[in-house]
Amino acid sequence: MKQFFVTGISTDVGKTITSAILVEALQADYWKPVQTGDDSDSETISELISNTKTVIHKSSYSLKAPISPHAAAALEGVYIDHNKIHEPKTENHMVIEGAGGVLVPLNDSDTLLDIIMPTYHVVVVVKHYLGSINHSLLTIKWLLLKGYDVAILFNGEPNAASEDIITKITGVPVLGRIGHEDTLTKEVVKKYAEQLRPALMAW
Ligand SMILES: Nc1ncnc2c1ncn2[C@@H]1O[C@H](COP(=O)(O)OP(=O)(O)OP(=O)(O)O)[C@@H](O)[C@H]1O
Ligand SMILES: C[C@H](N)[C@H](N)CCCCCC(=O)O
Ligand SMILES: [Mg+2]
Repeated sequence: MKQFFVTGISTDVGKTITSAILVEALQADYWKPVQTGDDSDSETISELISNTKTVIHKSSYSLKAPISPHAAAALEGVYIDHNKIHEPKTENHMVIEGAGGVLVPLNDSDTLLDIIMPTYHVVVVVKHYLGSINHSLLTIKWLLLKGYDVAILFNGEPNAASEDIITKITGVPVLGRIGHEDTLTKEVVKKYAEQLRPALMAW
């Protein structure tokens, strides 16, 4: 049983669609420890997967405001205690989706990084935009410095200039890529799940 932590170089880069593909590829469980905003990633996952083995676990913290968890929690008078965020038990593989990027704050001192266990396989979703090379190198180099086992998943329109330099400078393996899709459906998720399964099983 392996755990895959899906983070990204920022918010809105494709962590949820990537998580759905990993869940489908591995018939894994899914867990979003900290959810902010109404558009629930867990609901999106349930709409995009087809396998019947997956268990979608309840978030440890679900906050209304679509902003940083530390701020969303403060608005509700909640304190996010990372010591109270415990990975659910399962016999299946587990896909865990972060919130935003790795240094998004949970409170005044802890960030998402504090819930990434050393044994997790960390997938960094990289989507191209002007500024994404810097965000990618900051994210990946920080994770490597902290000793994590990291792989990149490129998402969206290809951009060779960015992708080549990010992989060259970081030396981190590329798990695969997800192209821009007009609509994200169960069938699209299944297509990428088939493509990515061998690399995930070998990791
Ligand atoms: N390859 C793709 N093709 C088309 N649309 C995409 C693709 N990847 C992501 N999107 C769309 O971009 C938006 C952001 O994607 P997603 O919700 O997966 O980001 P996220 O990183 O999970 O964000 P958050 O930090 O809120 O969890 C969504 O509307 C999603 O449908
Ligand atoms: C609301 C959004 N969809 C995510 N759930 C939270 C993103 C927090 C980003 C914080 C930041 O880096 O500025
Ligand atoms: Mg998401």
